Amino acid sequence: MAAGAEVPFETTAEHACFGGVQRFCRHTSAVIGLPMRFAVYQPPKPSGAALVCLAGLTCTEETFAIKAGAQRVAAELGLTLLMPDTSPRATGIAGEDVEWDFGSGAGFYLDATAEPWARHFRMESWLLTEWLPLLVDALGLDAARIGITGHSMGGHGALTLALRHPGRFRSLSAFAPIAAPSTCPWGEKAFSRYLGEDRGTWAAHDASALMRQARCPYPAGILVDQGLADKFLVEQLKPEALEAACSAADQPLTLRRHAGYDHGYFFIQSVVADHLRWHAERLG
Ligand SMILES: N[C@@H](CCC(=O)N[C@@H](CSC=O)C(=O)NCC(=O)O)C(=O)O
Repeated sequence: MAAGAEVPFETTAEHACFGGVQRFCRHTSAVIGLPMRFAVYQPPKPSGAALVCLAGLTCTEETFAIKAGAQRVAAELGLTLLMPDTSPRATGIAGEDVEWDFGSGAGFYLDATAEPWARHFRMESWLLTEWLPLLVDALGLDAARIGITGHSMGGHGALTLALRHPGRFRSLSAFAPIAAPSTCPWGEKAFSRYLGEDRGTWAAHDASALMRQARCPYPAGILVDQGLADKFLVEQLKPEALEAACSAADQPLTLRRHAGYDHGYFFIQSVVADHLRWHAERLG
């Protein structure tokens, strides 16, 4: 960002980091109808390529920025990191803060269609039609060189946004994603309330179902890492469903299973460099 340049968002904190700058920001979102927060890491020599990093349940825009340990390698690669909050906040909707796996911190990266969530819980439209264009413009990024990744609910977001918007993201990876949300408790709770009880509408937000309808959408491959000591693996994450769907879609998938690793950010720290290099190779 040029010194003194007008930007359509406010920086609330900034920190020098590996020769670049880690910012925490907010803007007033017309799509959400409320202020939205996000974090940006700008490397010392930006290549113009950027990676959207989506965090999971209970997380904020700070979580990936503070815990993933991604900045050192992002600085080396010239990769800008874009890290949004995981939901609207303080919407005034009754019950938004009651459950850790629904409502605040659990936006599921989709546009709710069911009331009372439909007005503000519009994460997909916010990310794609407002936030990303705003940052591409303000930071001078190359819109054709943007990748997406995410963890758990954020892995679901990365996979579904990439599959729902062909051509929007040039590279794709995920850490322990919720791979088949239509058939796991987290997804069933979120989809039944955000989208309604008609399960026919859910497949459009389910990575494995979307992949089964696709034909090799990422010829350069998709990278997924999964810890085998992850307490959510069997009931919530179901990587085998994505694996089967990729096989049916002739989609190259590098699914790495890691003995001993759990669901947390020590796991992400252990593999994050591989993801950044994966994206940088494909983003140029
Ligand atoms: N409170 C929960 C655990 C919540 C949790 O593990 N959240 C994960 C994402 S889970 C899927 O989206 C996370 O990333 N947490 C942040 C962190 O710093 O680890 C429980 O009681 O089990």
